[in-house]
Amino acid sequence: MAKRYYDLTVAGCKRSLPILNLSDSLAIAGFVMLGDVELCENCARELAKKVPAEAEIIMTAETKGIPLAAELARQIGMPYYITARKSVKAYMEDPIWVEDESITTMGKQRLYLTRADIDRIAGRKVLLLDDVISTGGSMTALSNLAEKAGAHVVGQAAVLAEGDAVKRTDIIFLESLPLFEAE
Ligand SMILES: O=P(O)(O)OC[C@H]1O[C@H](OP(=O)(O)OP(=O)(O)O)[C@H](O)[C@@H]1O
Ligand SMILES: Nc1ncnc2[nH]cnc12
Repeated sequence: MAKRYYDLTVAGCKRSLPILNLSDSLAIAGFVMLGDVELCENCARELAKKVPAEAEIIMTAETKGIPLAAELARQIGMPYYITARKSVKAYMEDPIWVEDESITTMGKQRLYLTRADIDRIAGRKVLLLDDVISTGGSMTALSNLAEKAGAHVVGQAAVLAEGDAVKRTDIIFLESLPLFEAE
C-alpha cells in the first residue's frame, strides 16, 4: 500500500493517485487510465476540443494510451486508430521499430509498427496521443516511428504533462502532474 496519495482532478474526474518510488530520489503519482471508463470518456471529450482539425488519424503507444485513443477516435468519428506495440507478435507483418525510453522503464525498449498500420498512416496527418508526457521519451519515439512510416505529425497530445513537461508549449494537455521526492 502507498503511504502517500496525490489528489488529481481532470476533466471533471477526481482520482487519488498513489505516490510510488521510481528510485532512491524520485517518486511518481501513478496515473492509470487503463480500465477506467469514465476517466477515458471525460478526458477524450476535453481533448476532442483541442485536437488540430487537420488530424486524419490518431496514433498511440501500447499500453496505457490505448483506451484513451479508442475513446477519442470513437468520439470524433475516426474509424481506426494506430497502436505502436512494445513487442512483435506472430501476426505482425514486416514490422519497423524505433528505440523508446520512458520515466517508468528501466533502460530502453522498442516501439513497433506492423505493415498494415504503416499502410494506414503513410502520407497522412497524424495526431500522437498518450496518457502522460513526462520526459517526452515516449512521444519522441512515437514521432520517430510515425515519420519512419511516412506520416506527418500534426500534433502531440496527452491528458497530463508531468514534471518539466508542464513548461512545454509544443504539446496539448489537460492538466499538470508534479513529480515527487522519494520517501
Ligand atoms: O514521457 P515519458 O517519460 O516517456 O513517460 C510517459 C510514458 O510512460 C508511460 O508508459 P509506460 O512506459 O509506463 O508504459 P505502459 O503504458 O506500457 O505502462 C505513459 O503511458 C507514457 O507512455
Ligand atoms: N505518473 C505516471 N503514472 C503512470 N505512468 C506514467 N508514465 C509517466 N508518468 C507516469
